[in-house]
Amino acid sequence: MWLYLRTAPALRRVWLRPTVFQATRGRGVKVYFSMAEARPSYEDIQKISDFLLSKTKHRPKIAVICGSGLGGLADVVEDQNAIDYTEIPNFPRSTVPGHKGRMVFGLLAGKTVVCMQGRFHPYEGYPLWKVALPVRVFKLMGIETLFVTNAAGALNSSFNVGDIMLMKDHISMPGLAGDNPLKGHNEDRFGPRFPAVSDAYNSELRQLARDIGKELGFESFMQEGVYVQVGGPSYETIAECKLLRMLGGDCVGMSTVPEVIAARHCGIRVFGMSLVTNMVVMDYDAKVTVNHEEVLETGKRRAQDMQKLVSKMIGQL
Ligand SMILES: O=P(O)(O)O[C@@H]1C[C@H](O)[C@@H](CO)O1
Ligand SMILES: Nc1nc2[nH]cnc2c(=O)[nH]1
Repeated sequence: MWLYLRTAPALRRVWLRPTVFQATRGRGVKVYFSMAEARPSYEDIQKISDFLLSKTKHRPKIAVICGSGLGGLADVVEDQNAIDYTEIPNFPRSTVPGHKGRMVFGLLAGKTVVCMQGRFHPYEGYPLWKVALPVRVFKLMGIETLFVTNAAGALNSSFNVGDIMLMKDHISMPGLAGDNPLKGHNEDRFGPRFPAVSDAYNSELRQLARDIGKELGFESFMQEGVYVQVGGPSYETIAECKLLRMLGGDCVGMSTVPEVIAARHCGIRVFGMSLVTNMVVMDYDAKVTVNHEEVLETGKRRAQDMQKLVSKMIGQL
């Protein structure tokens, strides 16, 4: 059921969800409603895109979303215009250490790009559609190719800390449990109700990454595999890690997939890459546990190599 609320300055459409049906003796049925946050319309997203373009002369066709500790790439963008997320109307805020919370426009390897120095995660309390909102903003800004990076734990025991995994596929645990950034009303101007994601990670871009990785001498630490998205913010139990490995996951993290699904829905091609910041704990006798400081530290150590790989790829697009 839709409820229309007059709020300054606009008429807001709020989706009311019937949550509890309770039969009351002799007096019919009582229905209770809870309110879900209104999603921005196509026009609202257009306004965010117009706002951003009004702040820069750059007109990028390539966007990069930087993962935890991997935002250094945005710092090397030349002739840059940086816009803090707090300045962007109706845009979420970054709350995680290692995510600066800026949209950086400029030149990387001679190509015009926009970099998100900081992304949004479901565990920050954002619904998946909001986590993926920047991708729709990108679409309306004219973005055709999206690079996504993340920090992840290795489930595959043949991987090492510091390895770079090219994403060839994903398993979305929230998706399998019924949550998806495309859940709810479908906006046909972005894409179809039932988009395919079996080809989510562009094979030509992956080949380009392999070729450039070889040129740069990165072969010994470049892997290819399947990223599993979990909800977080707690890291996995040992039993969960064993399960995710059995399901076919090579790395596990708490992000990226919502952005990828939204990008594929609206026809943006995607290249994804995970930096292995830690091995997950699979052994009950292990004395180590995963922590975010270790994640950021590994990010720092391998950041330069990831930056080189992404810049060279962008230079060749
Ligand atoms: O934004 P990403 O996926 O790179 O961040 C990872 C997942 C969690 O946000 C955090 C855990 O350490 O790092
Ligand atoms: N879920 C999850 N996210 C991570 N991000 C970096 N390392 C990890 C990890 O081990 N598990």
